[in-house]
Amino acid sequence: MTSPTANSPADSTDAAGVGRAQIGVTGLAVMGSNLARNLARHGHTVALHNRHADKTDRLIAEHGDEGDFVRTESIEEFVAALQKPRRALIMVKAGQPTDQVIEQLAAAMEPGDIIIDGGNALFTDTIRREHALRERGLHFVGAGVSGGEVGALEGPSIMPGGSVESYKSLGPLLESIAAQVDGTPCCTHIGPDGSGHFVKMVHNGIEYSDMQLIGEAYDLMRRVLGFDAGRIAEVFRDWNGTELESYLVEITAEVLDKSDPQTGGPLVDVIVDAAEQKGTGRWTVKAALDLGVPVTGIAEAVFARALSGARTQRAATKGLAGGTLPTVAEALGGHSETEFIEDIRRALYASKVIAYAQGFDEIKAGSDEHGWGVKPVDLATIWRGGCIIRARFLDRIREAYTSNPELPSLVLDPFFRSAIEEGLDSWRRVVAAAVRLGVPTPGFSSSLAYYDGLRAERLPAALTQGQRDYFGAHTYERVDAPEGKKFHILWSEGGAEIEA
Ligand SMILES: NC(=O)C1=CN([C@@H]2O[C@H](COP(=O)(O)OP(=O)(O)OC[C@H]3O[C@@H](n4cnc5c(N)ncnc54)[C@H](OP(=O)(O)O)[C@@H]3O)[C@@H](O)[C@H]2O)C=CC1
Ligand SMILES: O=C(CO)[C@H](O)[C@H](O)COP(=O)(O)O
Repeated sequence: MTSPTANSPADSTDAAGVGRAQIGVTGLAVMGSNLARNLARHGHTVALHNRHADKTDRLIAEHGDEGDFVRTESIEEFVAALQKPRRALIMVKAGQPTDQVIEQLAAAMEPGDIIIDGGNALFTDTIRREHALRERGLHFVGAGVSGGEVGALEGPSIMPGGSVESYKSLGPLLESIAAQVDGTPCCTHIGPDGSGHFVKMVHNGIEYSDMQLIGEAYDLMRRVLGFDAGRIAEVFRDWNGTELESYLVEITAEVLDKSDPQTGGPLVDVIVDAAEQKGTGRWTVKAALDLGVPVTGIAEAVFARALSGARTQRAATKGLAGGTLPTVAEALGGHSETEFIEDIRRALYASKVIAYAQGFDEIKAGSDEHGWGVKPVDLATIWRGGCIIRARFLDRIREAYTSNPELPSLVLDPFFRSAIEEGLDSWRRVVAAAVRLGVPTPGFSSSLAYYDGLRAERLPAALTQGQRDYFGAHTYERVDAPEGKKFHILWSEGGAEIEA
């Protein structure tokens, strides 16, 4: 079963009994095995461990010749195989399995050693784990890893949190295997404790939003223009040559072009339309609610997946009335098919800017709340390659935060401001046509409403405040009084205003 290059447990230490692996990976499913191979391909000696040794043996049998691997079976053997300070990367299922593995490693490790969790952990779990392990003299690094199976092997984007000291030891290793853009690694120290996983969580929230928007663009071409999957693939391929150039747009064309091996028709037409989710998008929205940050596009994307997955309810409600719908020609208001496609492209771009703007807002709020000091420009830099949301316009986001690290919103940067202004009429036409034709576009619509909310001179929140004061004496501020000064109307006692 093992290849000639496979190492036996006896090879795990040198003649003096000291571990010889620079890093170890435990959890050798798709992500862990590919990260281990990536590390080995970059000249690092990698100790391998998996709860069930079959995955370890398979990796060594199939890829043992790619570098220097040290095969281990027990956690103790795995830890003993590592050079000091020991660096052990956990790539197992998030949640309880991660806690179990951390505990096993910590019990076998010594002060100064480093445990890295590269899974999609909830950032509050990472904060808890970091604190607990610090008390035991160990470093704990929650590192977001993005890029999926291929990225893990060929160069992911890596978002490590944890102490500065741990990054000094770990950074060069991680930077060596990360994607590189213009000679810059897509990996940098994000900040203390849970910051790396927080940032990865929001990355996934943006990913959800972007995927939802792309889905809406596809649906409009399918339902309004009657295009088949192959023709829509062509449109996405064209768009990938514009400012929309991105990994997700690129793979969309490939998915739409794929034929079903069973029927020969488009694969997308035989996939059940119920999107699943593992939790990072939901966490992004929950955290945003706690922080009071309106990530409306991300929230709509999470809820759109939930609606699609409500299969029993959808089966019962399918076919409900849609009202009196106009013809497509009427809904497009005299615009041609080509013009409508360009409108969708512009609406997609503008909505995508909003998705990133909301994500960066949440990261700023999380960083401020926890005192992490996360720099937006760092994220724009390391998300340019390797990760799922990599996109050409991240260079522009990088420039925006380089010129103004305190930018109140991405939409205020001159480049993005004019990009949105140029697309506004198209954006409104697309949302209006979708509403009139009964095609749901929660991503496009909510992003536009968010933008209109941001730019509004005055919002109906004034009325909300009046209502709150009426029923609950919750007070309000006046436009003509200093900020923070509160007032209340004696609603049931004559209606006079008092200072609260
Ligand atoms: N798949 C992806 O595209 C991405 C995944 N991630 C994250 O990376 C991590 C790994 O993902 P992936 O490679 O997909 O693998 P999975 O999330 O499917 O996890 C499988 C691995 O976890 C191990 N495991 C499960 N339970 C335990 C336990 N109680 N004790 C020890 N080991 C356990 C399994 O061991 P065994 O073989 O013995 O069952 C196996 O090695 C996850 O946290 C995931 O969220 C991050 C980015 C992208
Ligand atoms: O982290 C990832 C990519 O960045 C994973 O692929 C993640 O599982 C995607 O999320 P979901 O399964 O909820 O769609």
